[in-house]
Amino acid sequence: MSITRQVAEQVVATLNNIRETQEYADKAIERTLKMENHWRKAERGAYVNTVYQLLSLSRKLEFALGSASTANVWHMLGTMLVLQGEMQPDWEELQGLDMDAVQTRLATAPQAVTLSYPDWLHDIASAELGAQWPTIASAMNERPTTYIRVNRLKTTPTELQQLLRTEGVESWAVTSAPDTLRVADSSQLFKTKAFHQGWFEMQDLGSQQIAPLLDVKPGLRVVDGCCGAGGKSLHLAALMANKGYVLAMDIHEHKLATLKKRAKRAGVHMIETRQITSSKTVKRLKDKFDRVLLDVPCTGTGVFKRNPDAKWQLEASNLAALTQLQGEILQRYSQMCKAGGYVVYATCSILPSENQQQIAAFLAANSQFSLEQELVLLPGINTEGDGFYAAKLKRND
Ligand SMILES: C[S@@+](CC[C@H](N)C(=O)[O-])C[C@H]1O[C@@H](n2cnc3c(N)ncnc32)[C@H](O)[C@@H]1O
Repeated sequence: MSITRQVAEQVVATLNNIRETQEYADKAIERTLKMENHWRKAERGAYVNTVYQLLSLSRKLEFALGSASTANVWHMLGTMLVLQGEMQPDWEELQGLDMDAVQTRLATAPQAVTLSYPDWLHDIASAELGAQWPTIASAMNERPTTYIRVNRLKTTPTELQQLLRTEGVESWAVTSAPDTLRVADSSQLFKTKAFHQGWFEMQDLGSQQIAPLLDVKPGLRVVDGCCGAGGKSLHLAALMANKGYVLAMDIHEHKLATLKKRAKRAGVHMIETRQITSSKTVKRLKDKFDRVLLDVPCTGTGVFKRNPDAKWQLEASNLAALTQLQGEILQRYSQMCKAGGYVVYATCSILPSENQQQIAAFLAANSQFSLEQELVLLPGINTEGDGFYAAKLKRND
């Protein structure tokens, strides 16, 4: 049995709580882990994975159980375990669970149900991604791998691995990415000395492939136009050996405050933060930068492994509003690029309407830019990490 009866009780309690209060899953999980601080690593891992998997597969499991028992989270859990190839646990709460009926119902389920996605998203993703969609959708129902980025300003992968090992955290090199380590258990990472010394940042494998596309060098002037809490600004600073200038901008002040703390820990002192308060903030910076990174707000359809509850919160109207905003940001913020410089547009979406189609529309309206390189990372197709897209554009005039 992959989970003990005691862990199963907490899984069911957490799911019921999330359903009743609409609380974010990570908050509810954090609270239980604090309460059950006597749990061993294996129990903690099993609890977290099972909650996220249940959330991700909830549509399929509810359909499988039929309308009479959709509220029965014990039955959802039992069904999921059996569908994953385990023996049905002998818990009394599973009495009445009829796996033959489950299999019969699933045999007639539409594809959106067996893949466990909302209809609207399944329809759009099928239309945009064709035959690749079911593979991507299934891969995004799996649990994510944890990756960290080695902060080259402070250490090397080998030195970091050694320090992490002394603190009980095992890590492995990733052949295709020299600054990346894979970590089996992320629960202790933020408590380590290595973290507090700023030797690494938690960052997905795909996300770590965006900053290198900007082809930065020490001394350049770079702007990160939608910096958030600065995952990619910090990476750019490391690639620039802390020399030059990175202006990190976002509309949210609290994200900039987090970035400042992270920069201090990472030993980065060439990032200036600036809140975007009106269109003038960007207009004033016309033609001022060698490199412009636009990691635009998006549906996050590439990171469902990490946020499985997000797929139930997202709505078709969000996609429409986001594609509109992405087009505007690309058009206006790319003006900050000097002639001869590069703009990198990036999303953590798998949908071409937020990616290739945005770039095609931009290039059609801006003949001074040309497409130099594209990165398309699709879970289950060509990456073990999250889904990302990036386009590197050159300003030629
Ligand atoms: C994908 S996230 C950025 C993640 C970040 N680059 C990182 O690597 O951690 C997109 C960011 O765009 C910001 N944003 C939303 N609307 C914006 C706008 N009009 N101008 C600039 N940033 C915006 C959001 O606050 C969010 O932090």
